[in-house]
Amino acid sequence: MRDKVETAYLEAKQLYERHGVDVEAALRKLAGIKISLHCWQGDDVRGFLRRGDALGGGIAVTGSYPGRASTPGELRSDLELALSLIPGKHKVNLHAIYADTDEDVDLDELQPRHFRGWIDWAKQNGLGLDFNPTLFSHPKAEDGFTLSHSDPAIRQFWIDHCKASRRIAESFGRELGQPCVTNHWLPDGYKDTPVDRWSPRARLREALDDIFADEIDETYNIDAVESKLFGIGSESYVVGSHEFYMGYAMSRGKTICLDAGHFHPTEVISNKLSSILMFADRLLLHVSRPVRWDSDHVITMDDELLEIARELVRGDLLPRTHIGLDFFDGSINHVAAWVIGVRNMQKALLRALLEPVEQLKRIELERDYTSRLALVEEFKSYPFGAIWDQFCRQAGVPVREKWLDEVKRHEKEVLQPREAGRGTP
Ligand SMILES: C[C@H](O)[C@H](O)[C@@H](O)C(=O)CO
Ligand SMILES: [Mn+2]
Repeated sequence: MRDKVETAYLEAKQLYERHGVDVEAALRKLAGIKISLHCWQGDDVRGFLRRGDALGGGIAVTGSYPGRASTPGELRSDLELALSLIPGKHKVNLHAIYADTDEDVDLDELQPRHFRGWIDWAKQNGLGLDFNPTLFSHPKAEDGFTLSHSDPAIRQFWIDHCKASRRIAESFGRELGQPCVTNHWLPDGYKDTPVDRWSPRARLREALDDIFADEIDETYNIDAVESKLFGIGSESYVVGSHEFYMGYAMSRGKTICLDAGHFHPTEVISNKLSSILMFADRLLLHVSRPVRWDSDHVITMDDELLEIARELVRGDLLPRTHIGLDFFDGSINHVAAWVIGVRNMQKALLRALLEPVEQLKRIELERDYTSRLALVEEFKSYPFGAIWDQFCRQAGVPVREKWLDEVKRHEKEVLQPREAGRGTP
């Protein structure tokens, strides 16, 4: 007996097939796309090392929703719940401050053994790991500069931290049998207009060259660099701007990371993907949602998310793009934030995979712009939801908003007692 999910799926499938869309192939493709879940959504970017240090680097988390994780075990069990509500096999993206160790170790001394707990857990759960050196929330980053600092000793500390991070990432890649993407983001910049824009950039270029001088096989570790237009306290000048890293990555064979929240308010990254991948081998995305500023809101299925997904599909760019999420909303349930974000990313990709791309491209070449607009608009209301439901069903995860029941149960049984156990701060 067919149930409602399957009946709706078969009806929807027929509609897509009339336009030559291979729905089963689309689902197979979607099942193979890994999304990197950023661990820092789980605890408001606090981490486990040097817990006394406030969040720095010109980024901010607002909200104090109860139950954020405060130990590696809590964070992993929250991630396990999120992953059980999301179809497919994915990756988890760690920052260096999430080391799982009782040792009092500073960032420049970190070693793979400090992440043993994460590696074992990833193996047990069939997950990949990505990594980030943490160049913020530390006394040596307090004046807003790290790798471009004018003091050679401070610069060296951060160079050593990034080198240590790449060795940790390499061990992830070796142990887990899939490459770890290590993203380098640093907050360096000035609040007000600088006199000398050149020297910090020259120092950053030199520091990065030093960090990347140690050859690491890309089978295990892929280095990425992430630009930013401005941060809180670096409104006038950021050393690692988009142009800086475009030049750096292209000239050094490194991967560019585009964060959707790191550009001018009306500037979108979707329009950059085909240009960058025309010349670069691969790309890393930090899919985020800036609201008025780089506010890192949970991604919704808005026009830009759909356009990013369409670009990746229409240009056949998925095999060369690593998709990571980057938002941190402390005002809602931390597990729900992951689930909403990843499921939205996947739904946007599914919608793109269900478009009659070849037909649309042909129409465009024929300059039939009327049909192009008509079909693209009509396809927006095609029943992709029925295909998505079947995808969730096949993957053994809750269909539609049923996942919220699990999150609410967990909140009651785990998060509320966890928060109560912490007592009054
Ligand atoms: C915590 C992350 O490294 C951070 O969000 C970075 O990727 C960024 O986007 C900073 O604005
Ligand atoms: Mn980012």
